[in-house]
Amino acid sequence: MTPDELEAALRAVGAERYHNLHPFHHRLHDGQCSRAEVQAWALNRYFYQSQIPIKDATILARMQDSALRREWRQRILDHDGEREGDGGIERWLVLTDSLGFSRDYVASTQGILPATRFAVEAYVHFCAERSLLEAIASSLTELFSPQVIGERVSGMLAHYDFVDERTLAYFTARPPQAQRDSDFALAYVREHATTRELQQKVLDALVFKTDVLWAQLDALWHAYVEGHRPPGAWSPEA
Ligand SMILES: O=C(O)c1cc(C(=O)O)c2c(n1)C(=O)C(=O)c1cc(C(=O)O)[nH]c1-2
Repeated sequence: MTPDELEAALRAVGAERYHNLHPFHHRLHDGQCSRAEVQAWALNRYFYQSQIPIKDATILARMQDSALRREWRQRILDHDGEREGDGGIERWLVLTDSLGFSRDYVASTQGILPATRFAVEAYVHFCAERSLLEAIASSLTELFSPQVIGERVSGMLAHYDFVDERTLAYFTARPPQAQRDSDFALAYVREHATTRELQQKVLDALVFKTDVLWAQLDALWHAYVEGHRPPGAWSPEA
């Protein structure tokens, strides 16, 4: 494949498998979620947010080139901020605060679903164990996130009176960061996936990552829409 053909194949993976296609996302954006379902989504997704800088630090530690590290370290700063009270994780906690969770409870991750934990940990392990090229390729779901974030924010603001622009500020900050990160990762992959075998690994890494995202929404649906809540998971009645 030429780099353009590889990029088209990667975009086709997104068009077929990205989590904007999941029924939970439609339900969230269309205003059909109960407050408890939105609470469960925010609580579980905190774990994803919290592990992103850890997986990025793992990737950073494997980069031999300082120019690459300079580029990648920005991702960690985006999530952790430069100081207390700053950064994406803090902005996510503003959302969970507004939904009535204590920060200690959220940070303890005690109430998250087992499948959330397993999916997110699988992502961190993948980035630690596979080649640098595969680890970078697995972040390419971000090619598709600005659009889903736009739909999500406008849908949630229109339908739920328990969120507002302040509590959804995480998503205002995110699309330009995702654009910058995915531009870089895409250019890297286009340049370094030089054989059919490497190109297949890159495509498989993106498929894996779409599964990580999809599995988290499946778990939310099963537990909170269908009501098959696993033992120990957060309960709206508690
Ligand atoms: O809201 C979303 O739908 C969404 C999706 C993704 C993604 O596609 O992985 C990320 C994010 N948000 C996000 O906020 C984020 O920080 C992020 C980091 C990464 C990554 O793989 O490094 N993906 C995503």
